[in-house]
Amino acid sequence: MQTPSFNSSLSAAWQDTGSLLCVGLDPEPSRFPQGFGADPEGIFGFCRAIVDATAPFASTFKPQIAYFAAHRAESALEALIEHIHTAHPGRPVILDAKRGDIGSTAEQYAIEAFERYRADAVTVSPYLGFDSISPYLEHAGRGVIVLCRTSNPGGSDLQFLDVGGRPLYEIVAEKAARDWNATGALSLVVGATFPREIARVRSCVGDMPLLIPGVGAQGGDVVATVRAGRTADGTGMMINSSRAILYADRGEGFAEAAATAARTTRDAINAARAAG
Ligand SMILES: O=c1ccn([C@@H]2O[C@H](COP(=O)(O)O)[C@@H](O)[C@H]2O)c(=O)[nH]1
Repeated sequence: MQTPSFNSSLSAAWQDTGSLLCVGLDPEPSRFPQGFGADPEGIFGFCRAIVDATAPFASTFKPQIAYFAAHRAESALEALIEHIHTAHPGRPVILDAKRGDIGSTAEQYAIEAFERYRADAVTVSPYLGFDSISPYLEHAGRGVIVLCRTSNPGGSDLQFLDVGGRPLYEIVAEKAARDWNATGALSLVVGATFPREIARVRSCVGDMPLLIPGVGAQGGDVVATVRAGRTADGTGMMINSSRAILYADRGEGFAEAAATAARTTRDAINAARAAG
């Protein structure tokens, strides 16, 4: 049997959950409620509680590897992704690792993301060009999400550089869509903090999925994001929120508060989709 593509798993998740929300998993032990330590068990326990509480409202999950590695908690990341696959099948997991290196090293990063962690997709930098991305594409059924127009203000330092009259991020979008995407496994990262750029990227790349971080803690506008990034069928976006959901409350009711924040975000996204 043929392995389903990342895009088809993602479309199925959008349909089955009725949600474009991606819940970001950025565990910071100093912000945990009482009872969860900074060790791998505490980090896993906190993230599992968040995943189980928010799963009814999310189509995807995005753990950020730095928050696990910083605390020597890679084992918690492995266990968490395993838990998502087992307890919430059909919810693709995006490993946010923003890798970028020469081909031989990229091969190892791809094994790390897809075989060690069993992620469905991984984020990568375009800076080293296509031979730094192609090793990930050897892994059938997995997605590769290329940084294009990031959500942080400093992203403009390079991404807005003029290349023959066009900003560099648009060249990245065009290369990803036209030259690098023979396998159909690529998506792009575009920040919710820059809706005008989301619209420009969408017009370059057709229906390619966009990972859109920046709503919630970074203040991105949900309505402007959806208007700029939706495809004709009202999907096409993995809209990520991490801290605003994870740390909605520090008390005993943290998981219920996270669920409420996830539901509210999903509903705001869906209201914007319905408004057209
Ligand atoms: O352009 C980018 C690319 C990745 N991120 C990541 O997304 C989350 C955002 O967290 P919030 O708490 O919702 O702000 C985080 O893991 C970033 O590393 C991004 O913000 N912008």
